[in-house]
Amino acid sequence: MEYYSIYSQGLARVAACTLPVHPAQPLENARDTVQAAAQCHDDGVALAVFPELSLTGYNIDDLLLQDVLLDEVLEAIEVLREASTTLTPVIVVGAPLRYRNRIYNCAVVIHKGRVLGVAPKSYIPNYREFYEKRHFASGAGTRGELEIPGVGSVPFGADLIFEAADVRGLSFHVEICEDMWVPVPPSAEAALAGATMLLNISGSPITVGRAADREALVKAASTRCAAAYVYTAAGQGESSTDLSWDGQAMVYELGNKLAESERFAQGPQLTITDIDLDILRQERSRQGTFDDNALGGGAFRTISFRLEPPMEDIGLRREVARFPFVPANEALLNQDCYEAYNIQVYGLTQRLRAIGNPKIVIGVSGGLDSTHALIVAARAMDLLERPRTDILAYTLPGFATSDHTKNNAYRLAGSLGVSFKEIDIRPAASQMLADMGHPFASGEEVYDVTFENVQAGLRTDFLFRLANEKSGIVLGTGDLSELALGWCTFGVGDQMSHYNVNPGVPKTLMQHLIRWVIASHQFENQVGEVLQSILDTEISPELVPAKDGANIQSTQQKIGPYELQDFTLYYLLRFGLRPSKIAFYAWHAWHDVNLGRFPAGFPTDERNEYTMEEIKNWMELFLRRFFANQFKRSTLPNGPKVVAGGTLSPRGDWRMPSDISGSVWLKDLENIELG
Ligand SMILES: Nc1ncnc2c1ncn2[C@@H]1O[C@H](COP(=O)(O)OP(=O)(O)OC[C@H]2O[C@@H]([n+]3cccc(C(=O)O)c3)[C@H](O)[C@@H]2O)[C@@H](O)[C@H]1O
Ligand SMILES: Nc1ncnc2c1ncn2[C@@H]1O[C@H](COP(=O)(O)OP(=O)(O)OP(=O)(O)O)[C@@H](O)[C@H]1O
Ligand SMILES: NC(=O)CC[C@H](N)C(=O)O
Repeated sequence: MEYYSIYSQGLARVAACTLPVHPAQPLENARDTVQAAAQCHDDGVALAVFPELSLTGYNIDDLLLQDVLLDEVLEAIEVLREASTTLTPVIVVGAPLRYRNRIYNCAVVIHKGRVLGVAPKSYIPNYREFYEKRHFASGAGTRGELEIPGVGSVPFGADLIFEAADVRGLSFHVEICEDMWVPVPPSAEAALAGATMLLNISGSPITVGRAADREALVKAASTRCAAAYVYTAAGQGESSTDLSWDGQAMVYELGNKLAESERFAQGPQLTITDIDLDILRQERSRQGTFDDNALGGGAFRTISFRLEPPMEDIGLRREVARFPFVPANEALLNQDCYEAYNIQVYGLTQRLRAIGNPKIVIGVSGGLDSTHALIVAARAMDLLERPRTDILAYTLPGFATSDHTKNNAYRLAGSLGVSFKEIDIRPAASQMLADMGHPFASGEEVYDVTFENVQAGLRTDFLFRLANEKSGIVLGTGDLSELALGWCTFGVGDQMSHYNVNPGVPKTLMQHLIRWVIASHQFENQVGEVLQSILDTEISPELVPAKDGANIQSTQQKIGPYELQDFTLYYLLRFGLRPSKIAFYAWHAWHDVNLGRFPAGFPTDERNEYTMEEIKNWMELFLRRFFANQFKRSTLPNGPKVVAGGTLSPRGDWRMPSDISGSVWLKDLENIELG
């Protein structure tokens, strides 16, 4: 098995094809279809899907009932069947076929010399521009066998699910155009019966606004059915007697658009993308209501085939976001930031109101997290129509606090108009270290974890006792990424607070939230200027003093780049993917700085790339810390869930024993090929 093959990694490639059609010329259409299928074969495609009535054209009216045409359709199917013997993709084409007394509007499924089955359309539109009942019978409820000359008897019905025996999770159902426009489409029942890929071959004429309607249906179907939905509609060549055609094709997975065609295009359009079958399986296994809905559902026949896909590296045809928590699309990012910020502000206002409007006590370091918590608090006070002076902000410099961050804290508090005080924690820390007999007290440069935690602990101690004295609550600042990595001091430390606004915010989103707060003018202009200066400062815990001339203690040098750690966190929490697969995605997202997109406005000099070796090493550190630090999460203070990727609250999205071994996850890292 080749590690870099999409098929080893639980993905499958689909092609939604629209070809210029030759109306009423089945053999011509078959020839073009074979050519397109051969191209799909070269591209490593598993499913090549063509529009409704693609062998005849959709818009040929009463010619659909002509014997000579229906006979040539059978010849065209034979051409496809023969050609398919040497091709990998399953070929799905549209054709009118005789069955008993009537003609049916069918999807013919062909693979490696077999006609695997024929799925007739269930819902036959006969309204406005559609006159299909004049020609076609409905296939709803049919569970039969269809005799195809030269082929024999093949399963015929809307009850067919096609399943690859050699590709886990690859099973599909085909429905035909109008089938998806009804309240309960056949594909919904097929999904409940196990189909992960729902194909729709369509002959949908274009009118103004219809493309958006189709897309809404496809997106909704893929979300509701926890499936991939592959849609392809007729285009160029269809008769324009009374209608026009745009050849829209699109692929959605779980509500996310993976690919779409150019509409009104000239020439063949092959919309190719890779569907993640693991993600679909994972989603269905954790959302139990999906299966609950299957009670009493229809019975389906399963048709098994062996795909034998290419197992070498054929690239990856889907965009993998570098920052799964930060959309590259500016409008989406703005929307996410608006929601995230308001989720946090809501969380805090509700808690304050519910417990009699205490003051807020917060330690402000000048770093990103406490800055953001402070501007959430300030907004909450504004909404509650309380003075911002009810926020009691403290700067608590220790042995390594830089003037720059301290200044930022001063300026921020000043511009926001919150109450502000400095308490030097060094005397208390020195006393504690001396009482403990720590070597630092006798002048040795021993900057161990005790030295760090004495400072973090004393800050917490001060804040909690100040909260007692001032009738306040301590506002927590730790973020989701730090919780994942256990990058906080337990109990008597920054892990603890009375309420935390940040535990649902990943570090990679934090800076964008602050940028959004500046750009959307949540506060006065001078607040924006200080916020910008804070954004420009490197992330550091500032617990260990830097030697002269040396760089300050860098968090990311110790626990890895947050951009990689957040990537792993997202796929682990949201989809439960195995580490070696997350690394496969991480490599595609991060190995070349020039590929793919960065979020809008992402500074050019901060754009990084990583080798597979770096990805693997940082992932190992992530996993070690992730499992070892569950105890810090299982006693987490209250705070709101923010991103869909999950939270780490033991009362919410993440439950795990605090004494568990992550050895199985670490062992899986051995499956990574460094390339
Ligand atoms: N499963 C488990 N159940 C119960 N207790 C467990 C445990 N695993 C370890 N422990 C105990 O927990 C203690 C270790 O935890 P803890 O005291 O927190 O200490 P620890 O995790 O070793 O250190 C905290 C780290 O976080 C960093 N930090 C702190 C504060 C802020 C920031 C920041 O940049 O934001 C970073 C700091 O630089 C340091 O490296 C040990 O006493 C250990 O025995
Ligand atoms: N010098 C300081 N003055 C006041 N509070 C501090 C100071 N240093 C740390 N804290 C408090 O402890 C929390 C964790 O500190 P630390 O700076 O180590 O982590 P951080 O997650 O990088 O947070 P931030 O981004 O706010 O600095 C801070 O958010 C802040 O509330
Ligand atoms: N061919 C069809 O079934 C088309 C009907 C469908 N409502 C559409 O406009 O897309």
